[in-house]
Amino acid sequence: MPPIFPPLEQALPSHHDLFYNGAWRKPLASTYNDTLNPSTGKPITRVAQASASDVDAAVEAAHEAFLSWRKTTIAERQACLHRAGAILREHAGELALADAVNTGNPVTEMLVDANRAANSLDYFAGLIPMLRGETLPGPFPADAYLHYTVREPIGVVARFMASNHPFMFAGSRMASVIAAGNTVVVKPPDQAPLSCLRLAELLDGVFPPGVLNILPGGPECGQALATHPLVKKVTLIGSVATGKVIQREAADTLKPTLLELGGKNALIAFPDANIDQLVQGVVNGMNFAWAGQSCGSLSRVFLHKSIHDEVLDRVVQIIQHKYRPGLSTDPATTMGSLVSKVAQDRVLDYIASAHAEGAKLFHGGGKPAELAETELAGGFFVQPTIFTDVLPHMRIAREEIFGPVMSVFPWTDESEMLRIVNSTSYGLTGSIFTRDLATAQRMISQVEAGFVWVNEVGKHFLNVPFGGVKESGNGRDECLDELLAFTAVKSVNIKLQ
Ligand SMILES: NC(=O)c1ccc[n+]([C@@H]2O[C@H](COP(=O)([O-])OP(=O)(O)OC[C@H]3O[C@@H](n4cnc5c(N)ncnc54)[C@H](O)[C@@H]3O)[C@@H](O)[C@H]2O)c1
Repeated sequence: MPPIFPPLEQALPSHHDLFYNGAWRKPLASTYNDTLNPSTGKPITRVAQASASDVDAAVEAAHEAFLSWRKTTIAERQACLHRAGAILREHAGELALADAVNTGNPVTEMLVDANRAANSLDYFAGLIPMLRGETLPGPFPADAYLHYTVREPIGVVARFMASNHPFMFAGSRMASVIAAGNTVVVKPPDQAPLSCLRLAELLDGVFPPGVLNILPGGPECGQALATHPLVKKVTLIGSVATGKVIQREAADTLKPTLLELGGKNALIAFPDANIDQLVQGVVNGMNFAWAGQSCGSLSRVFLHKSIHDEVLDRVVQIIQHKYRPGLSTDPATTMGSLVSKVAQDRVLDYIASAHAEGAKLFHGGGKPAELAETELAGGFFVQPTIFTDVLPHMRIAREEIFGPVMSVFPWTDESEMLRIVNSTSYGLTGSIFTRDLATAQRMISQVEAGFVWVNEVGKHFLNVPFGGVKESGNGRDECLDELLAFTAVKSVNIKLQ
C-alpha cells in the first residue's frame, strides 16, 4: 500500500520562533528570514534567526536544566527517549512531508527518516547502562588505595545539522547527548529549518524544560554557540569548510569537537564483480533520489577497463528509467532538487569546470529541460550527470560536489588506481565490488576511509561506527563511541589507610 501523507498544512510547524527552556520564544532582535520550497524556488514562510543574545539565554537555561538532568535515573532517561522515538514513528509521514517541502528531497524517500531517528533514540536509551567506569590497580599495595573511574556527562552540547536530512539528524543525534545525561541545543540547517521546528512541537513536554532546545539561525547563531563558555562540546554534520571554521571557533575555549564532514568517496569495481550487483551499486551509491546530496555518495567510480563500457551503458539505462525530477511533496517523484539556489549554482559551476578541464559528458549535464515550462521552472534541479575520462587533477575528481554528478575513471593498474583513490583530502566511505575475498581485503586495508562496504553501497548499520578519516571528520557516530563522546572520565583515588 502506498504511504499516506497528511495535508501539508498539518505537517508544517505552526511555530516559527526559537524553542528553548521548554517554551517558544521570539528572537530578541526580531529577525526572521524566508525559508523556501526548493522545488519551486518560492518562499514557504519566515523563520526566526537566533542572535548571540538568544543563544546566551538558551544556553544558560540548558545549563540550569543540565544540573538536574544529570541526576536522573536510567529508567527516567530511557522513558523520555523511548517516548520521543514512539512520537517520531507516529508522525513519520508529516515529518517526511515537512522535510520534503523544505529540502526538495522526494517525500517517499524521506519516510524512512523518522524510523531511523526513532531507532537511534531507542538504541541510545538501551546503551545507558554502558556508561560505566572501571576499578584499576595502582602503583601502591591494593590495601593502600582504591582507584576507580566514573563516566560523567559534560554539560550543554551544541549540535549543528546538515541540510540533507534535517530532522533525521536532529532526532538521531540528540539521542546520545541526552542519554549520557547532557542537555542539547540543536541548530537546524539555515536552508531547511521547518522539520526541526515541527520536531520541537512534537517533542514539547517529553523532556524536562531546557533538556532539548532548538535554535534556528545562521552563522551568528552557530558562532555564538561554538564560542559560548557554557557549551562544553560542539558537533557538526556539515561541510569540511564549515568544520574548519567551527574547529577554530571552538579553539578559544578549548572545546572538543565532533565533526561529521563531507566525502569524495570511491567505488572500486574489479573485473570479477557480479555485474548486476555492481550496476545497481553504481546507481544507488550516488543517491540521485536526493540529487546526490549525501556525505556517503560514491561520486568517484573506478571501473576496470574490461567492464567499463558495459557497466556505464547499463547504469545510464537505469538512471533514465528510474529518476524523474519533480515536486518533492508528490509521492510519485523519484528525484528531488538541490536544497538552494546557491547549491544549484555550485553544482552547475562544477559541471562547467569539468567541460573546461576536458572531461567527457556521458549523461545529463544541466537543468532538466522538461521542467522549463512548468511550475517547477524556478526549482533548483540538476539532471543526473555522469562524466567519463576524468583525470585526477580535475576539480570534479578532487572536490566534494554534493550534487548529482558522478566522475568515472577507467583503470587497469591496481596500484595507480589506488594512488588516485587516496589522492583527495577526504576519507569518509569507500565501496569495493569483487567476488574475491583476498582482493577485497587487499583494498580494505589500503583505502583511506573510515567506512568501507564490500559489494554494498550507502547503508548505515546502527551499532557499527560511522565516521571519517583525513578531512572527513573526527570521532565515530551511530555506536557506543558516540555515547561515550559526550562523557568525561573522572578518576577517583581513595586512601584506605
Ligand atoms: N559525515 C556525515 O555524516 C555527513 C552527513 C550529512 C552531510 N554531511 C556533509 O554536510 C555537507 C552538506 O550540508 P550543508 O550544506 O548543510 O553543510 P554546511 O557546512 O553548509 O552547514 C552545516 C551546518 O553548519 C552551520 N554553519 C554554517 N556556518 C557556521 C558557523 N560559522 N558556525 C557554526 N555553524 C555554522 C549551518 O547553518 C548548518 O547548520 C556536505 O559536505 C556533506 O558531505 C556529512
